[in-house]
Amino acid sequence: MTAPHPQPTTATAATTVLTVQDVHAGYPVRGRRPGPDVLRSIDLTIPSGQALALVGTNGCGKSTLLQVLGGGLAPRAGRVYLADPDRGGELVDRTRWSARAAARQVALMHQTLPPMPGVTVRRLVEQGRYPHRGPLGMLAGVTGTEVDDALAAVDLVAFADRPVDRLSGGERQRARLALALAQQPRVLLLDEPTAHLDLAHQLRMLHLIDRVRRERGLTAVVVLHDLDHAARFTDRIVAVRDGRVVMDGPPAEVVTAELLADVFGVRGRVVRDDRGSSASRIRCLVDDPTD
Ligand SMILES: Nc1ncnc2c1ncn2[C@@H]1O[C@H](COP(=O)(O)OP(=O)(O)OP(=O)(O)O)[C@@H](O)[C@H]1O
Repeated sequence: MTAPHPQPTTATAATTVLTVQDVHAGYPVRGRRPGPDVLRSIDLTIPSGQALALVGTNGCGKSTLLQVLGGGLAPRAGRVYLADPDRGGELVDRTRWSARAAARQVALMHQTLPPMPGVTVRRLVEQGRYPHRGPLGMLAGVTGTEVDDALAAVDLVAFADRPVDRLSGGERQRARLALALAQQPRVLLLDEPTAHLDLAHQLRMLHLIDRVRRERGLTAVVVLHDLDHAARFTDRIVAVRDGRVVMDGPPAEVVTAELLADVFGVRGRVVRDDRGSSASRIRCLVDDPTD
């Protein structure tokens, strides 16, 4: 973080928290050989405080884009810049960030947790504190109130001593969110936070994310499959098809019959209630593709 760094040519440092420019990314096949590009020439600039939904069909590259935004996958080409609050919000090339410094800015809530027999909710959430602990701090216990605050934010205080593998699916999602919150990031990356939840729990989870995001002044990028939810809970929808951004804008402009046809390959109608363009009232009525 002390080395000189180039300034990006397009992003505005004052408001942008994260930006990717002409990013190509993919995975190796059989160990070493690079496989095909999964992301192809992605440009995305994310302003501070925005709630952004990534939508698209299975396998189009949404999780891969989250990995790139979170620094878990380095792009093959293009640049990722992250705003540094210690430099007045200056955009600093992601390659110049240490893993711990970047983790104080960006937290990724993965789709699933690896099996962790016997690990309690509190121990799990304490792992979120690692970017804030010095090398010696790794040997010491976790201090401060951030773990308790994160548990309280997701209403899991009463479950703190329960093993994670004895939680319900909804409680486990909240534990994963608490883990990300304990990191005290400025940007939350959420990969399908409503996966495996019933309808009521999906809505509870999205309201919870919305509340903590607003209370903590966070920016959020969230992968969602439900377009009604994306329209209701986010400010901006970015649609990805075959590794490219094909639509990007406010929900009322993006969630259209064209989105259903061009991105999801289904016919359908988008209904808005009589409150006009209110994004919270968008509903997609999709025809059964097998009819
Ligand atoms: N670790 C990996 N190694 C190799 N290929 C991968 C890896 N992860 C994902 N892929 C491939 O990259 C492509 C995009 O996957 P990705 O998980 O980003 O899609 P997605 O849009 O998040 O899909 P879904 O909605 O099903 O979660 C897919 O073809 C997938 O098989």
